Amino acid sequence: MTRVTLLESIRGPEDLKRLAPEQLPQLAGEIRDLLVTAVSTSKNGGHLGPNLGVVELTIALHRVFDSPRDRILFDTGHQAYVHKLLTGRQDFGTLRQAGGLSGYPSQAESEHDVIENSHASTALSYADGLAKAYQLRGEGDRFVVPFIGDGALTGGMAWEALNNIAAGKDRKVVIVVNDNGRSYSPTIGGLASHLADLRMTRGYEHALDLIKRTVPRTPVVGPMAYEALHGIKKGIKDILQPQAMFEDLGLKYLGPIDGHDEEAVEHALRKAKDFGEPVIVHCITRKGFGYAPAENDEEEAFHAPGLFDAATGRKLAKSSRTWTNAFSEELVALGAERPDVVAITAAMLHPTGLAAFAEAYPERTFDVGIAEQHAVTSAAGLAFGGMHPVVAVYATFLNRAFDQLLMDVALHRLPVTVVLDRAGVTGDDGPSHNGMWDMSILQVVPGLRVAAPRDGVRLTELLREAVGVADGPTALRFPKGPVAEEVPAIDRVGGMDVLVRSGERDVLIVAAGPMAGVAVEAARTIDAHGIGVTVVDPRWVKPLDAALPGLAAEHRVVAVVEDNCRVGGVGDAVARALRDADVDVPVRTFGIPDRFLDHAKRAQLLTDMGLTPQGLAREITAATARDEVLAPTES
Ligand SMILES: Cc1ncc(C[n+]2csc(CCOP(=O)(O)OP(=O)(O)O)c2C)c(N)n1
Ligand SMILES: CC(=O)[C@@H](O)[C@H](O)COP(=O)(O)O
Ligand SMILES: [Mg+2]
Repeated sequence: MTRVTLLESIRGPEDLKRLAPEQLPQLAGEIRDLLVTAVSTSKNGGHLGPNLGVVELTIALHRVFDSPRDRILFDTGHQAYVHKLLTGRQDFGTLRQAGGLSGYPSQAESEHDVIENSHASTALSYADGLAKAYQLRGEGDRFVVPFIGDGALTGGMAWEALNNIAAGKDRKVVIVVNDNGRSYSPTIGGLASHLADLRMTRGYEHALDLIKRTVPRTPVVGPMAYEALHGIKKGIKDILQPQAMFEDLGLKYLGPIDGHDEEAVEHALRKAKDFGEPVIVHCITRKGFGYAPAENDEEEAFHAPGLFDAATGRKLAKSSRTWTNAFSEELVALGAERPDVVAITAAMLHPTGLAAFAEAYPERTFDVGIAEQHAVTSAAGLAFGGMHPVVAVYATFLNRAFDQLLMDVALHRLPVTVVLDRAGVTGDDGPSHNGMWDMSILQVVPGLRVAAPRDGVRLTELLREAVGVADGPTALRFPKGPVAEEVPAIDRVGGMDVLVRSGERDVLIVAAGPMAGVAVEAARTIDAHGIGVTVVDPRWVKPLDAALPGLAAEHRVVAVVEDNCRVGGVGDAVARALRDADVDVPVRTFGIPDRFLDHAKRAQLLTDMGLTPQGLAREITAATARDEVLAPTES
């Protein structure tokens, strides 16, 4: 009869509440073992460091509050694995697999989950709104508990929300700050150093405890000695008392609390509940706590380690050169030639490939925290000052800085280059991480030029061209994963590379970025069916090349293939260009449907959407054979 572990005995928070305090360390150990095993063996990645760091915190949260009546809101949500384990979801063997557990909160999985968006710095705004709703609905006794990391606190939205939460004195908001001093790398900026000061006052808490233990409650010593000792206590309080930034905001502040001392956290959370008004509980944790390889990983504390050997912590190196590697190398080379080139990251120096540039040019590299809006407008400031900033972000996070790109950069025709990594389908991280909207939203930015390299060679070329543009902004986008093998051109028409030209001019395939390789392969099958096909890579998808309408006019139908939302993307831009040129050739777009994509592998999602050589060939061949214009694929 196999022994049921403590964790297995927990089907929900009620079971957790029944555990005796002395059982909690064992539970924490079982949770950590499961996390290390699950993530180390997950072929779909996963977040280990963040979750190892919040084991005691999450246990205390679910013992003090009554989820789902009280709402626990995870900011970013990558640190919600322990929450899932304690709310009836322990099958972590399916983590981030299609149809399996999401790597983020998911309302479809549990009534205990709320925020599904993996974009940071949102939880406090949700909390402000939710608390107002509870108050209006006469449910003001429900607690709203946003759980936010120190990194997410560097995002501007968090401060907009704090400003509002502080105004709602009679709303039950308990803000849990999980301060591990890191985003991926150590958190930067004034706030980070303030939090570090508060962390330092942990000594203050211990000093106070020491005094409490030594200074008797009743003055059994003479009044003079008693006053003297309390004078010392007051002195320490004044010297070490945390500079009350949060209290100046009008928020009560509790902390800093040792976030790995479950009893202390429970005590603080219960105290916070008693306040009955907005309060911050500042917990100090260590990212990766309890697993030495993660604790000692200076770079990222095993934030998203990928596959690794659990016994040794040795990460299994990524086999192939990625798009990010190609970008990183070329930017360093550019940095040597162009002293005006500077790089900006929003707390993702390594993931966006800027670490090498930072190593070579530390004074020309800026980590602004998880603050994409600030990143783009500070880039505008740098450009006003004569520099050429390269802002490297994941494509999905650029959504947050759209107005800054439109009004702070493009309106002033500033030479800023935005490099969008993880553009297109990313897959494992779920719906809010796919970079599937950039080639749609960027269409409406006047004067912005957008490049989509099809392989590493074109990435190098196009990055140089983009950084060479001095009279306006540029954007360059590429996907997650191994960089595409070179797809050679056989000709050039205008600024477009012709990749295939076979038979009659039946179908013109305009393939954006890595879809060019897909189209070249599909063309072989299409050609084999006796259908004439031309494949072009526009290289710059905005503005489209002036020669495109003329080339299209030579064909019966145009098929546009893009790893972007079909709505408002390159396909729509091509159709508009043909209409404007009075070229009456139908355009069919093959791209991502207008819906959110559940988590699954990138390759699987592309297959499901027909964005593979087989899928594309099948659609085009079938439609053309029926002598119909091509029907769009809706899946
Ligand atoms: C708007 C946005 N930018 C970047 C990211 C990428 N990202 C995911 S987690 C993370 C670090 C979060 O740090 P913190 O809030 O301190 O949480 P921790 O991982 O330390 O628990 C970042 C930058 C994101 N999710 N959202
Ligand atoms: C939670 C978050 O936003 C990041 O940690 C993201 O999961 C990283 O994605 P990659 O693994 O593609 O770098
Ligand atoms: Mg952190």
